[in-house]
Amino acid sequence: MWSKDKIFGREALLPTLAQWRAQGKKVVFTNGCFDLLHLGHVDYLEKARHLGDALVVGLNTDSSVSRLKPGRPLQDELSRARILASLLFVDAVVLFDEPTPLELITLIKPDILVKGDDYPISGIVGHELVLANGGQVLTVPLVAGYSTTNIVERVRQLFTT
Ligand SMILES: Nc1ncnc2c1ncn2[C@@H]1O[C@H](COP(=O)(O)OP(=O)(O)OP(=O)(O)O)[C@@H](O)[C@H]1O
Ligand SMILES: O=P(O)(O)O[C@@H]1O[C@H]([C@H](O)CO)[C@@H](O)[C@H](O)[C@@H]1O
Repeated sequence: MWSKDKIFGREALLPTLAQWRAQGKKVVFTNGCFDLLHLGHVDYLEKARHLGDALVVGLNTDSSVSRLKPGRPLQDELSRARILASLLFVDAVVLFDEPTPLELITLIKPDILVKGDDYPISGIVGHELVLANGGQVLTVPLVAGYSTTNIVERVRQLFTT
């Protein structure tokens, strides 16, 4: 499968979701900005995928990111989507333009909702809905020292010394 074929509009994902469910697959969902992909992202996404049978990643659009993190993203949404979709353990990428993925999570109704443990369960958008549907909400431990912000800061220092 080509990476671009893993990037779905939210309605276009529904038949694939139905097929996975008909095959008895547990659908894992996570979301994020994923501006500069780093080891922490890779580690947590791979672990998230192995909590179930298919991993759907909700990706904030450029507009959504810029409202959450002024001055960002550094990489546009199509670049970020293709990079995520190129990962073996990512089965689908869906962009969302809202401030939070709640509408997307409501549509997808994942069996398992995951974030890194920089978020408490109670701070994970959609946790009430997934739990109410009998699903699980889980966190994956952070890989210490890795963040997009750290990378940006290290690059900035290269040009200020
Ligand atoms: N070091 C890390 N180890 C594991 N998971 C991480 C790590 N950093 C971020 N994540 C997870 O990746 C997802 C996307 O987070 P995000 O795109 O904000 O990454 P980030 O590197 O923290 O970015 P920023 O520095 O801009 O906040 C979130 O679910 C977050 O929990
Ligand atoms: O990359 P981030 O900043 O970890 O992703 C954000 O996650 C928020 C999270 O789901 C809150 O529980 C979400 O609301 C926001 O839209 C970003 O995806």
